[in-house]
Amino acid sequence: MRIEAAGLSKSYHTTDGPQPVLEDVSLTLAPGETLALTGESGSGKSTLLHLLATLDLPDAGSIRLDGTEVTGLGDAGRAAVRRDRIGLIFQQFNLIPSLTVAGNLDFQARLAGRHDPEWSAELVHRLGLADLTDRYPEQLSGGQQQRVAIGRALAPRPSALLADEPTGNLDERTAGQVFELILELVAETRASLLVVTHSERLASGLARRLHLSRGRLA
Ligand SMILES: Nc1ncnc2c1ncn2[C@@H]1O[C@H](COP(=O)(O)OP(=O)(O)OP(=O)(O)O)[C@@H](O)[C@H]1O
Repeated sequence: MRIEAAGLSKSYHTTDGPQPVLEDVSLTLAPGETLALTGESGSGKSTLLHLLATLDLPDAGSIRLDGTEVTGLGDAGRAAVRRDRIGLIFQQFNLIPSLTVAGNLDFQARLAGRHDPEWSAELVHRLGLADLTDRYPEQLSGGQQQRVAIGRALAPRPSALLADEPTGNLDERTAGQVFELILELVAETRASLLVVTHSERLASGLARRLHLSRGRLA
C-alpha cells in the first residue's frame, strides 16, 4: 500500500485546553517499504499510527491510502478500509478474549473475506503457536499473546502492517527473532510496514527511519 500523509495536525482536548500532539507531519511510505518511527515517550508516535490506521481523524491534513483520501470517509468507510487492507498490532494486543488462538486469527481473516486455512496454519506454525491453538488469550503469557496479535494482523494478508512496539513484551533475544519473522512475512506478502519502536536495534533493521520530536518529524 502507498501511504501519503501531508500536513497532519492533531490536538487532544484536556481540562487545560487543547494540547497539540502532532504539528504539520508529512510522510510517504511506498508499497512494500519498511519504515521505523522512533521518538521519545509522549512525542506522538502512537497518535500518528492511529491516524494512519484510520482509527482517529486529524484536525488538519490529508491521508491518502493507495490514492484514496480517507479523512473524508465516514466511520463505516474508514472501518472498511481497515478491515480490508490494514493489519494492526497494538501495544495492548486487543485479542478477543472469548476466542481461542486459532479463532482470533480466523476471525480477522474472515472479516476481511480472505480466510485461508493453509496460510493461517503456516502463520501459527512459524510463530511457534502450534501447540497453543486451542487456548484462550488469558491462558497465554504476554509474549505468546504478542505472537497471536502478530498472526492475527497478518492472517488476512494486509497491504500494510502498522505495528506499535510489536515486540515490546518479549525478551531481547525473542524480540529479535520475532521481529525477523515479521520482516520475512511482510516481505513475502509484499505489505508495507510501519513500526513504532524504542529499540535502536530493531529500527536499524528497517529500510527507513523517521524520528518524531514533540509532535514534529525531525
Ligand atoms: N486520548 C488522549 N487524550 C489526551 N491526551 C492524550 C490522549 N492520547 C494521547 N495523549 C497525549 O498525547 C501525547 C502523545 O501521546 P502518544 O501516545 O501519541 O505518544 P507516544 O510517542 O506513542 O508515547 P509512548 O512511546 O510513551 O507510547 C502524550 O502527551 C499523551 O499524554
